[in-house]
Amino acid sequence: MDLTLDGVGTRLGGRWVVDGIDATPPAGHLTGLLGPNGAGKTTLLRLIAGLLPPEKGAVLVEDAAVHELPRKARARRIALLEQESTSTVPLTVREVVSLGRIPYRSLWGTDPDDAAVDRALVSAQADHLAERPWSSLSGGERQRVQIARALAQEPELLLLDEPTNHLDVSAQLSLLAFVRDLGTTTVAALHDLNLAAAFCEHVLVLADGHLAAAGHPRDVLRPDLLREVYGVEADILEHPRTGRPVIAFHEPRRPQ
Ligand SMILES: Nc1ncnc2c1ncn2[C@@H]1O[C@H](COP(=O)(O)OP(=O)(O)OP(=O)(O)O)[C@@H](O)[C@H]1O
Repeated sequence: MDLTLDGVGTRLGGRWVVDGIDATPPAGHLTGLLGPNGAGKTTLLRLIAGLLPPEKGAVLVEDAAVHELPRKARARRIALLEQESTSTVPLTVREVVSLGRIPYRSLWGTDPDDAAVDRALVSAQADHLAERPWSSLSGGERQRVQIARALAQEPELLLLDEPTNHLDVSAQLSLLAFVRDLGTTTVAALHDLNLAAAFCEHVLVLADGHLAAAGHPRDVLRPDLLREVYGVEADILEHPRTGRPVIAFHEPRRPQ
């Protein structure tokens, strides 16, 4: 799905926390949304999902403004996996994943594709958890189930807010490889710059609500950008197998 951010911005608490972002994440690929804490990543994902109306500019999907799409149409096309999930809902994992099918249900509550939930559970490697109570899962297991719920929605645009949170290293690598290979336009907020460098086709770097840089990780994740945006020193190496950038951070200098 073609996605265009056209000067999009909004204020929260009277301050422009996303301020005039122009960007075109490549269709069918994984784009990393990077930037320090508070840079505006979650707010931008909510704007892209149509959950927050922009105060200026627009988010366009296939040339239609997202916040003007009818709710059901938006829910079929766009899935957002948010950062926090409540732990107390009295549902099984299968029931949580079935929530992703709500936009497809008929008036009588029947799903035209009753295998979609099972497919999503298998894709997210969560099928072994299907009958467990949601409230009994670990943080990493919950993250997989949330991914399954988003996949069950069969979105054309997948938005993930720190999807590797709580996941062990093997699960982080397999999740990002899986998402990269889906062929779905995906924007994922990521804190781990080495994961972004390894898996993303494109990165957007936010700083204080503005777009500081955009492009292929090789062109964007440079020492001067990391210094300017994150205030860190680093050398950029080349991955011996993939040729992708590997960021070797320096220890921070101690205050004198
Ligand atoms: N409801 C709100 N009211 C006022 N300010 C808000 C609100 N929500 C977020 N903010 C502020 O907006 C800015 C951007 O927040 P946002 O959560 O989008 O950043 P982020 O890049 O996702 O941060 P993190 O990496 O810490 O998750 C922050 O300064 C935050 O304090």
